Amino acid sequence: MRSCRNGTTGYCHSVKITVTGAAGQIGYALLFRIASGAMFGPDVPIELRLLEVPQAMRAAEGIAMELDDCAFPQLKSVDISDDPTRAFDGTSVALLVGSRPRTAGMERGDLLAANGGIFGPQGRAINDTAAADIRVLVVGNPANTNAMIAAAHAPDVPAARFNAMTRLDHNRALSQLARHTGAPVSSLARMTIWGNHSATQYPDLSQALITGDPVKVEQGWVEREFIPTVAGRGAAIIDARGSSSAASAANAAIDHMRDWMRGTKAGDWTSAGIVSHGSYGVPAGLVCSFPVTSSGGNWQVVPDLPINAFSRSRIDGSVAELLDERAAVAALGLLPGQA
Ligand SMILES: NC(=O)C1=CN([C@@H]2O[C@H](COP(=O)(O)OP(=O)(O)OC[C@H]3O[C@@H](n4cnc5c(N)ncnc54)[C@H](O)[C@@H]3O)[C@@H](O)[C@H]2O)C=CC1
Ligand SMILES: O=C([O-])CC(=O)C(=O)O
Repeated sequence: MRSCRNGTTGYCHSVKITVTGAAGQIGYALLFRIASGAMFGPDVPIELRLLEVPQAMRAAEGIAMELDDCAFPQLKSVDISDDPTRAFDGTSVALLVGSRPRTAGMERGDLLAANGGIFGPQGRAINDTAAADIRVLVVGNPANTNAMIAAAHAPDVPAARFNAMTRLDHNRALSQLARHTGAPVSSLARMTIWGNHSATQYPDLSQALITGDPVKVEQGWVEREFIPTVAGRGAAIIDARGSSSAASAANAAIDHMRDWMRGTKAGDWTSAGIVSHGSYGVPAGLVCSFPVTSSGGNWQVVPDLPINAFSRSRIDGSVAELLDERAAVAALGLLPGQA
């Protein structure tokens, strides 16, 4: 990763960014922020690619009109397509938002199969057409397993380039800690989300700092309030809003991609779903959320953190769910090249 003339790392020239599910709720909250420069800074021209299903193309056209009407100085072009090979052609950043939501009465196997039918072909199209520096963030649920499916269909792309988004959970955890302690979010560091982007995730504040000092909170609050609130926040928002988080999910996608490309702050880390190489006992090949830092456009798992018995059991619980999901998609033939 080069440093640009302005001293930052990241993209020095215009960048092609593909957003799938562009006409959906998250797409609507995300595209305008990308086009305004919130993701990669004010000096990086953006070429947007919007991928949608045929029946949503008209809505995507409307969004493209609105993007035009903002006259964003950085936005060079907007291309709309229902063909993944066109949408990913030459792209450097793919935000895979569009997915098949669970509907009433749908079995988990049906949901995984339906999403395999989306993320397998998209992984293949990324493999065949994207730029050599492609980076992929999977937002669409079940995000970790969808990322694993996409990576499995892209054998020529390093698996480390496929991430699942747990940054929304990370941000939720920071906010809950700030609210409980009265400390501003800006004073907090070293929060971690482990595991799956699901109700089994483990929001871990055992290493968290407030203005550089260890957080001191009651374990009872952690177990009875903090963890359930963070892990159940997506469902709480669906209950309140009647539809799932959109603006906060878009904001988290911006945060994730910015930190991936431009680096995490010194002395702090963030959380991202990345392919495990066995760190902290997480089986290799699973896409699991870890504490990570980024430099030069690459994530590194924060090493050697102490894991107490409580943390171990919470991490293992979420990893067990990831293993179940992997077994289910493998049985459906959605992981080519893997046993
Ligand atoms: N990882 C995370 O933290 C979060 C993930 N999500 C997930 O993000 C996903 C999207 O959420 P919303 O935007 O609210 O959903 P939405 O239903 O409003 O939009 C989804 C869009 O995807 C499109 N789509 C479906 N299949 C597609 C395909 N094969 N190619 C391209 N586009 C396709 C649909 O036409 C629709 O416009 C859902 O799976 C949701 O559960 C939501 C919030 C947080
Ligand atoms: O469950 C959903 O669709 C929404 C979701 O992932 C979240 O808000 O974390």
